[in-house]
Order: sequence, then structure tokens, then C-alpha cells
Amino acid sequence: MDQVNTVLEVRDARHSYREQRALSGVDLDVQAGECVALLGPNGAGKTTLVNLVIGLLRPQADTRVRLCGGDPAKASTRRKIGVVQQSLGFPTTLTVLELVTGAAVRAGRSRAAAGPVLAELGLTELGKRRAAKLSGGQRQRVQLAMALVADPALLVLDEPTGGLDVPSRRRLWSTLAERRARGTSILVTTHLVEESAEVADEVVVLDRGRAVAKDPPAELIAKLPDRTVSARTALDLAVLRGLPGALSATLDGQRVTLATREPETLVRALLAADDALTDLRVEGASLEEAVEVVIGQTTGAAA
Ligand SMILES: Nc1ncnc2c1ncn2[C@@H]1O[C@H](COP(=O)(O)OP(=O)(O)OP(=O)(O)O)[C@@H](O)[C@H]1O
Repeated sequence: MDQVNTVLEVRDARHSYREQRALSGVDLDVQAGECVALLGPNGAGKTTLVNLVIGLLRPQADTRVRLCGGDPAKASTRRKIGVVQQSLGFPTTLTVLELVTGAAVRAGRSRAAAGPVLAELGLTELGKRRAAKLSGGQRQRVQLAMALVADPALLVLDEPTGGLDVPSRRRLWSTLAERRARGTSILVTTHLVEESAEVADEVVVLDRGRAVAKDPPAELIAKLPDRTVSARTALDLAVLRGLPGALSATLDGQRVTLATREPETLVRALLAADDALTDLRVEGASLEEAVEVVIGQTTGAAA
């Protein structure tokens, strides 16, 4: 691996809160300009991993975290990251402009850097408003502006969409996509599997403290063995089950549903066997299903 391009490197992350084990040996890499989405059910260890990355938790055992080649325990290394966390507060007596300008100055950037970032996040008109008078969604945008104004090498967001309405979520994901296109590396934890897939280059699925999948979203979906082909047909069940590519077939009235790993082969055979066939549908798997499958597989393996 090209170390120069590795913005974040986590090796063998293990973490326990007293007797509660939260991470059991996770490796994670974020390359320059890459967006990695950390997915997984409640309690999987996502926040624990993020807190190790941003230096809020001290590494235990042989856990090794390198951020731009440095140790996140050091303030000089932490300055290279921008963090958006739900629990992170800021002084509510300051105005939006003061908060974002302050973040720019602390990061060694000019005060003038605040203006373009406020515009990027649609906050210009709220510049004079005190943080105490902002809605939850607006506060979240201010946090993102404070993180982005520092032009971080890595942007870390822990559940940034919590409490946001649909337009605000869309706006957040499109801001992240634009920043990624401009070269910012992003690590984001989320429960919104499908939304994250539109931005993420790679999804890492955590389950009970382990990484159970690490793939580009499309590859994770492609690992799902089955697709569903359905149609209205007069063919009987025995014929349908015998079609090339059919793994199984069920009939509901005249509607057949077939499972297959070779949808193209099966569809060709179906059309050849029944020229009166109607209402043909091929359902691809969603990323959400793929994530459920990888978590289900490990649950089954552990049982
Ligand atoms: N401060 C703490 N003290 C004790 N146990 C903790 C603490 N923080 C987390 N845990 C436990 O560690 C495990 C991982 O929690 P973590 O918050 O990292 O998961 P998560 O994937 O972020 O979950 P969620 O999606 O619910 O936010 C859970 O079993 C949780 O109960």
C-alpha cells in the first residue's frame, strides 16, 4: 500500500469498556480522497472506532492508529481532522459567523475563509444569528462548516444525519460528495445504508466489534447470490423449476417468482418458453439487504 496516500490507518483496533468488549481487532484504511462509510447495527462498535480515530479514546492493547502518519493523541495530528459528532457542543452565545471564523483562525486559516464555507452550506443568511437560536439541523450544518473551514485532510462524521429531515439529509450527502470530489477524505458512520452508498467508495460493515465486510457498495451487493425474477405466465411449476438458471420457483395464481444467480439466462429461457409472458420483473438486491446478509452470515457462524 502507498503510505503517502493513506490518510487513516487503523490496525488491530481492540477496545473494552471494563468487561464490555466493543472492538475485537478491526483494521481500517482511508486513502486520500476516499469516502468510507462505517455501517452496522446498534452497539456494533462504530462510535468506539471513531473515538479512537479522533483521539477521544486511548488505544488499548496493540491497537495502532495513524492519522496522516501521526498519532491522534497529539494535538498537532488532531488538527488535521474535522469532526462532526451529535454530542459535540459549541458556545451558544456566539453567532454562526463568529463560530466559523473562530474555527478558521484556530486552524491557521484566514478569517476570510469563513464566507465561502457559509455559502457552501447555505448558512450565509444565518451568519448573525446566535447558535442558541438555531434549529437542530442548522446547528449540525454549523458544525460541518466549522469542520470544513479548516480544510481537513480527513473529515470524520459520526451519525451526521440524526434528526435531519429529508431535504437536509440530501444536502448533507451532496456536500460530502462535492468535498470528496475536491479531494477531502471522509469517514462517516451511519444507519442510512442506501444514502451512504451514493457517496461512499467503500463500506465497512461492523458487527459486534468486528469488520464483517469491506467492499465498494456495488461489490457488496454483487456478493448476494440471489436475484428475483417474476412474471405472469401460464407455464406450470414443473416447467418453471426446470428452466436453466432457476434455483427455485413459487407460484401465486399466475404470478411466478424465481430465485436465480443468472438472471439473464433465466429471463431468456422464460421468454423462449412462453411468448405470452407479461409483467416481467428482475429485482436486484439493495445494499441494505447485502449488509443484512453479511451480518446474518456472521451471526449464523457464531451460533
Ligand atoms: N462508555 C461506555 N461504557 C461502557 N460500554 C460502552 C460505552 N460506550 C459504548 N459501550 C458499549 O460498547 C459497544 C459498542 O458501542 P458503540 O457506541 O461503539 O456502538 P455503535 O456501533 O456506535 O452503536 P450505535 O449505532 O447504537 O451508536 C456496545 O456494546 C456499547 O454498549
